[in-house]
Amino acid sequence: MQHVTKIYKGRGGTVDAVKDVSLKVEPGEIYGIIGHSGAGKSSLIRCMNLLERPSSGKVLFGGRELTSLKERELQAERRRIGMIFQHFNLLTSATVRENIAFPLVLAGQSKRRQAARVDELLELVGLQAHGDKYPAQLSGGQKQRVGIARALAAEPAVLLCDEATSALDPQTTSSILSLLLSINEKLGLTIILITHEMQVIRSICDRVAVMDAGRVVEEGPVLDVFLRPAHGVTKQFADELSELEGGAPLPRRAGSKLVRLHFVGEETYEPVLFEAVKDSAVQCAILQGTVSRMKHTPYGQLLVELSGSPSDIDGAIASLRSSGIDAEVLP
Ligand SMILES: Nc1ncnc2c1ncn2[C@@H]1O[C@H](COP(=O)(O)OP(=O)(O)OP(=O)(O)O)[C@@H](O)[C@H]1O
Repeated sequence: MQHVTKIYKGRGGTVDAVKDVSLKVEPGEIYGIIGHSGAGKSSLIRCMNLLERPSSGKVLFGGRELTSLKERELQAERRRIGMIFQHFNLLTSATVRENIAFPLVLAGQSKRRQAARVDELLELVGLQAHGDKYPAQLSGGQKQRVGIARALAAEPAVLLCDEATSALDPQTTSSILSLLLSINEKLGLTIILITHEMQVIRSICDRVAVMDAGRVVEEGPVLDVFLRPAHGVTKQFADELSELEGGAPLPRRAGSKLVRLHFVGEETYEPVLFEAVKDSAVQCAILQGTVSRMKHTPYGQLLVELSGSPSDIDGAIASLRSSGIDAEVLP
């Protein structure tokens, strides 16, 4: 996307939903866009396949400028961009098989090829036993699996996910995210998703854009963006991960320093804290801590209180930093 804006004009005035957004998604990656309600995420993702026409700016897909194509050419390109939705958008009077076959019917495929492709897709999303059911007979997670199978029927290069797990409970969300990740890894499918949930970004995304009031305020690899957030909104989302903020004030000893440590990758499991203080007179109290994963990378955060002489404390912090640990002294 290059300098995309989306302005809605209505009787009540105009709304600048997307403001000058430029971003590039690489083939094969899972790219997340996170923001609070009203940030402009839906408008942005709908501009990607021109479900909404940008008011200005360009959308390019595999080198072709979608925004300059005629309707017929655009429709052909759109077949290479699948989409799934928060409320699934299934045909309620059609069976699971018929829902999945719908794009193949539109593409004029023979009944035999349709049936073979639907069988493959049912297996891919784990719904072999449910092909003849109607959407009303399925759980939310199963409905989204049908949505995914339908979106993949025409073998798109990109899958757009519009809050695909927001209507699901946490356990079902995890199973749908695992399915998206395995499809990405198995088929090399590029996935672009919008969400307001950090769990979605943390568990499957490679890169992330943070949106606020129509703008992308921060962008980059997920670990970089959330371990060193620069913008206020990014910090709010990062705090959801760390759980180190808020609550009662922490106890402080006179002359001590509060230090927040970030561990990333294999160092998460190394005894670096022990190494940093073992030969000094510094005492170390662990006040809070978490160890988790961002996609496949382990990371940890610890809030520690270091007590001792100022020079010993500084020595311990320098030792931590020389081991590659990100040590942030808190005010
Ligand atoms: N069709 C429309 N007509 C007029 N205004 C709209 C339209 N669609 C969205 N908006 C407005 O554009 C702004 C961005 O909305 P959008 O739905 O893109 O945000 P969002 O981040 O996806 O929020 P949510 O998660 O609540 O859907 C909001 O102020 C919204 O009211």
